[in-house]
Amino acid sequence: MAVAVAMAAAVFPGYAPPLPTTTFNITPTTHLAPFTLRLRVCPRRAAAAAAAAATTLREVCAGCVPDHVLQRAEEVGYVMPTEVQEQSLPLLLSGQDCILHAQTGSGKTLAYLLSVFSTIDFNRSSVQALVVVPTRELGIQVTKVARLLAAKACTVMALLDGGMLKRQKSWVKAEPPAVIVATVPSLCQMVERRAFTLQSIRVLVIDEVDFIFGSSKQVSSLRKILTSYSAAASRQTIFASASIPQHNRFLHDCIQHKWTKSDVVHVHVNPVHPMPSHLCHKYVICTKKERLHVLLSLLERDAPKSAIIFVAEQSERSKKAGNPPSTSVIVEFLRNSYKGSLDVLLLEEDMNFNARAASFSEVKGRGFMLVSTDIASRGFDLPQTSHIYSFDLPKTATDYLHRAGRTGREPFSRLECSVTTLITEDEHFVLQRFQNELKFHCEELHLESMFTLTS
Ligand SMILES: Nc1ncnc2c1ncn2[C@@H]1O[C@H](COP(=O)(O)OP(=O)(O)OP(=O)(O)O)[C@@H](O)[C@H]1O
Repeated sequence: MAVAVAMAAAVFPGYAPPLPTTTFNITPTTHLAPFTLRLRVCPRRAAAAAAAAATTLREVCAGCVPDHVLQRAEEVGYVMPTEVQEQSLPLLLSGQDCILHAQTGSGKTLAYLLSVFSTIDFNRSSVQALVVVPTRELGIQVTKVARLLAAKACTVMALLDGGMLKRQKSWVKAEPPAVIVATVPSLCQMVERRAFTLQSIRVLVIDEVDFIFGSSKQVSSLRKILTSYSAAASRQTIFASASIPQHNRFLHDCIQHKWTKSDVVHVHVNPVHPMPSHLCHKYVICTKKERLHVLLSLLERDAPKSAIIFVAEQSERSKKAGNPPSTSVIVEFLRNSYKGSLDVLLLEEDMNFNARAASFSEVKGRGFMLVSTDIASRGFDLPQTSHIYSFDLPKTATDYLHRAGRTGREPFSRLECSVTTLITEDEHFVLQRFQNELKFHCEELHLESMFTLTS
């Protein structure tokens, strides 16, 4: 080939070999039909892109993130950057306000925490960074990663619902932590009690931003955090989520309401496929009465390594009628009927914080089968979860995406993980709507051929 190219160049001055062709199959987000695009790629650029793709996390963060933090990251196993880290870190580390919008399990937490550690002054004793999360459980998780990275170089405090705020108030005054990870109500309580101010924070992260903005209980407090307690002009603001519905509108609102500076950037990774591609989606059509037995048959057939079973929250009407919540019914049924080795655990909003903490710490390490409401659908990172079951159809496509995203959470693994939804005949069209919106394929499992129902 090289000889042929040299001969052609000798005979025809200016001759250059044809560029290699790369083919992209494109599925437009509009009503257009899918089409194929062939591009000629310059070999030198392709080589440069390949080299860039092989860049380590240390190289991406060089000169910005302190060496001791990078060393800790490597020790924990963060050596190569994930796609969202590769795309966002150059912007984040330059101090740019960002909206991180990338699939579940893509590594947004490490991206924003590295930005936090590149910004704070490790020698200063003051609150410099704030990470706001929607639930206590996500707060515990983020605090753990932040403490792993910080080692003993700075203090990371968790201000979470159900925590000991009185004791923490004295602590924060005596020895202000550099980083605070907080839920909205606990944070506002502390600021209103004048335990500390947020005027001097340098970086503010709002994780699961669409969820907090969508929560009627939290939204007004979140607005105060963004505009009254501190000002966008004097801090870096980072929003993160795997789902930001109407993101152009959100970007506009960020600027209009001064939640961010006007040059905020939307880092949207994988916009065409909002869900990880290595998830295998299935559904079973059955009646409400059959569901418990279908679930049991699925568990016996799949033999998951660990699983989360999502259940809808109990309605007020059902509570008033004195019915037990479905979560408790399922837990009791599985404890009596499931013969496998996994521990059956329960997690729901109405549990007291001690019971929630006990369930949450039990899922770490051992094989588990966690029966939970959507409280576990946001941010929960339990990489050993191989199977997700939705005992009730999620309310929205966004809820489907976050439930499904509790599995397939090892960024460099292509291991297929499974998501199974139990639906009634009437709910089929809703699941089809989710498939269209989120662009995934769901395969039907036929009851008759697969299970011998006991009732
Ligand atoms: N560079 C990396 N190398 C190896 N593992 C990584 C890397 N970055 C993150 N991870 C791991 O990937 C998993 C998912 O990361 P993370 O929890 O940050 O996802 P996320 O994008 O916040 O997802 P979600 O939107 O569901 O909250 C975690 O177990 C984390 O430890």
